[in-house]
Amino acid sequence: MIEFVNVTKIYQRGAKPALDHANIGIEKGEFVFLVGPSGSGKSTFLSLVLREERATSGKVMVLGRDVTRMSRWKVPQLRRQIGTVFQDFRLLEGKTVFDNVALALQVTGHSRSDIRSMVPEALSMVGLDGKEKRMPHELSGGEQQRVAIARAMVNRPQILLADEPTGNLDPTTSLGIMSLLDHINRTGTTVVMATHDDEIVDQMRMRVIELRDGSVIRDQDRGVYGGLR
Ligand SMILES: Nc1ncnc2c1ncn2[C@@H]1O[C@H](COP(=O)(O)OP(=O)(O)OP(=O)(O)O)[C@@H](O)[C@H]1O
Repeated sequence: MIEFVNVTKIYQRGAKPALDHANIGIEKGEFVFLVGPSGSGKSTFLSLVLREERATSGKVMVLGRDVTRMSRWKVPQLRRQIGTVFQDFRLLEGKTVFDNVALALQVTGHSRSDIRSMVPEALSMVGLDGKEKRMPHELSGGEQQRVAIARAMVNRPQILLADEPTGNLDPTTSLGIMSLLDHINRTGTTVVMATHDDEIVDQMRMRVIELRDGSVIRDQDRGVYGGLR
């Protein structure tokens, strides 16, 4: 599903690599935590999967294609198959919950009748039935993140990338978001989540890939945040 073969990313000539000959393979249906100190390369990994950045060397395979060689016009097609969720939710403040989710379907060319049925389905999946007409500022942080997850999932992507999705949430709310991501994973979506949230990682016991200075220093099944204990 995602395979990094000897991937190096150097942003500026002379700078030390953000990823340094990284080899990482993620199979369909896996749930993976990416951990490591600030600056270790987690966001860079996610940017390379999305082809927001291009690898300096090595091969980045996503859904069977080498995205380092992909022509620019094919990139939107790639991104349609990948949902993304961020720490800061990134909702459109002037639009209702319904419209925030609907927008993701409009850009992929869905009909109005599809949108009328698919948006409530996605909102129901994240536990937000009946909140269609709310504005983002009328929702709690946890609810806003649920809207962002509904938006990411409404096109039924094969991969969900989450960059610190619980970073702005309290521990209880974070757990709710995690059980939602776990549910999404169990229904077949491959989930990759970059996080600093040690409690969550320790609780979930999923695969943990640890980066340091752009290198993979640990890859552990049913792992914990801080390495072997
Ligand atoms: N757009 C960019 N231009 C130049 N350097 C960058 C850019 N993005 C990241 N870097 C550098 O690449 C390295 C890895 O950064 P990256 O954001 O991938 O780390 P991270 O593990 O996601 O950190 P954090 O946990 O703080 O989000 C850092 O040294 C960072 O300064």
